[in-house]
Amino acid sequence: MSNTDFILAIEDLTVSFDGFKAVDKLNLYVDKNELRVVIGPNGAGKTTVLDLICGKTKSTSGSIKFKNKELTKLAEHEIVRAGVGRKFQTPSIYENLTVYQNLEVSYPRGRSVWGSLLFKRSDDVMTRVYKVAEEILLKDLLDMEAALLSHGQKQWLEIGMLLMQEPELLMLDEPVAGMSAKERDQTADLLNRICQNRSVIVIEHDMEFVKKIAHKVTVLHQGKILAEGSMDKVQADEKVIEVYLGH
Ligand SMILES: Nc1ncnc2c1ncn2[C@@H]1O[C@H](COP(=O)(O)OP(=O)(O)OP(=O)(O)O)[C@@H](O)[C@H]1O
Repeated sequence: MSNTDFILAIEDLTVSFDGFKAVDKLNLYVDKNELRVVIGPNGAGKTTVLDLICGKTKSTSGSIKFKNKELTKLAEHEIVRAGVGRKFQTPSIYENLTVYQNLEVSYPRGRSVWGSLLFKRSDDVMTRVYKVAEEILLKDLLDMEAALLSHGQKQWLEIGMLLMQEPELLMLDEPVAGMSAKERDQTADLLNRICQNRSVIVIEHDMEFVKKIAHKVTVLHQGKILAEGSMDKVQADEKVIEVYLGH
């Protein structure tokens, strides 16, 4: 397989903060429709990798190609427009708007030509809102104020707000932190569904959850890849047990 077949191809990526290499010559390849989980000890560089992909942090050297387009020189909004969505750990929903309104405001503007009939635009938006609400298990709560949702439902709503933009790559940082066991299972089902037509990268510490979702696991340590492969392979890797799983 050539590197151009991957949806995301990261090569020799390095970022140095005052001489400290948080990410060090990283190579990472993600397939279309793959759900990749990145694990590793605190400070391994996991969040920094997502920050680099979405343009929040600029690399010192190396390349990030998304559908063959170089991202390292693009601004954050251009990366979003290219089809990359990123969810941070703390939800950034509009608490005083309803679920419906939160999804509605996330519909990308400016895609259809100005002057297209208004009712058609709102029809498209409505159709998408219902579709996304169903995917994120909130279709019966569309009129509820977001502030009244449970912690887990707020996380799903934020995923939904990203799905409104139909990203081809979605990145989630610890999506099940603080969720109940039931919500974790529902989130696993939700992610298994949404990766059917997009690629997803998840950072996670909860290994039970990782087992339910990962197609492949990448273990980061000191800004480099320590191991990569199936969950079984990674869990049996002695280096991984020593620096991470054994603790
Ligand atoms: N903007 C920054 N300036 C200086 N150092 C930074 C910056 N961002 C991250 N670092 C450092 O880079 C290293 C990697 O941090 P990062 O947050 O990516 O780790 P992580 O694997 O996500 O850890 P955790 O599991 O704790 O979230 C840490 O030592 C962190 O202090």
